Amino acid sequence: MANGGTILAELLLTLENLTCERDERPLFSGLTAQLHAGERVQILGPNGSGKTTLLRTLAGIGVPAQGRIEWRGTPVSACRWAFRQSLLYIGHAPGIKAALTPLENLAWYRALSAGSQQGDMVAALERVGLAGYEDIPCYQLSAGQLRRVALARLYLSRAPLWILDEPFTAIDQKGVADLEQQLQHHTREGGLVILTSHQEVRLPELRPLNLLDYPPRVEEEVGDEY
Ligand SMILES: Nc1ncnc2c1ncn2[C@@H]1O[C@H](COP(=O)(O)OP(=O)(O)OP(=O)(O)O)[C@@H](O)[C@H]1O
Repeated sequence: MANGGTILAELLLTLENLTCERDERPLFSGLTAQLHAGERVQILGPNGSGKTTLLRTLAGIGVPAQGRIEWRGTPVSACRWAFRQSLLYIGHAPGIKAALTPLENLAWYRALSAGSQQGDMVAALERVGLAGYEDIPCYQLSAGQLRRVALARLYLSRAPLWILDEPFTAIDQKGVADLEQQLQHHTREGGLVILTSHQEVRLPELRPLNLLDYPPRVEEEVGDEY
């Protein structure tokens, strides 16, 4: 494990001098980090500091204004397919189709990530406490249950890299404990978890990555002369 210090874990994700911006306004600059198999990483920073923007960028939904992202030593731009197959991204919104049932939503996920996992969808729904809700349209579920449908992917996925934006939102205490256990299991098996959470995360050896340590570089402006 990288955190243990003795055994060198495989380097999975390299962030090299990243700058991310929204509407041409830099949020953070010069973010450099090496993330290894077995690590649990929490992105920290106040509201609006760019945590979601960073996760979306890492997931390939956005592009950095500057810098480089490498997957297993290769720029992601040069191994996009392999990278996509290695990634499970669960964003802020649960990404669930309301008209479909939980089982149908999971079937979509399985079809879209062909080859990246096999497993029992019914069992996955049971693991997230949705036994008996498999065939009910998702528009009839509560916010926490909807979130659980999204999280059921964690029990199907074989992707090593999990990027999770606020996975604990709307989840009750038992659900949070189950989720923490699943994240630990994944990293013990050599996975890498990168997450954000405004709630306390009770995971051992959780590595903080604070965006406040990478303040945006402000370009010097040339003032108008009068
Ligand atoms: N769709 C958007 N269009 C333009 N700017 C946006 C958009 N979404 C977010 N921003 C801006 O980008 C900045 C970073 O937003 P982001 O969601 O990445 O922050 P965050 O650290 O995840 O915040 P929070 O803790 O509130 O979830 C914010 O200041 C916000 O104003």
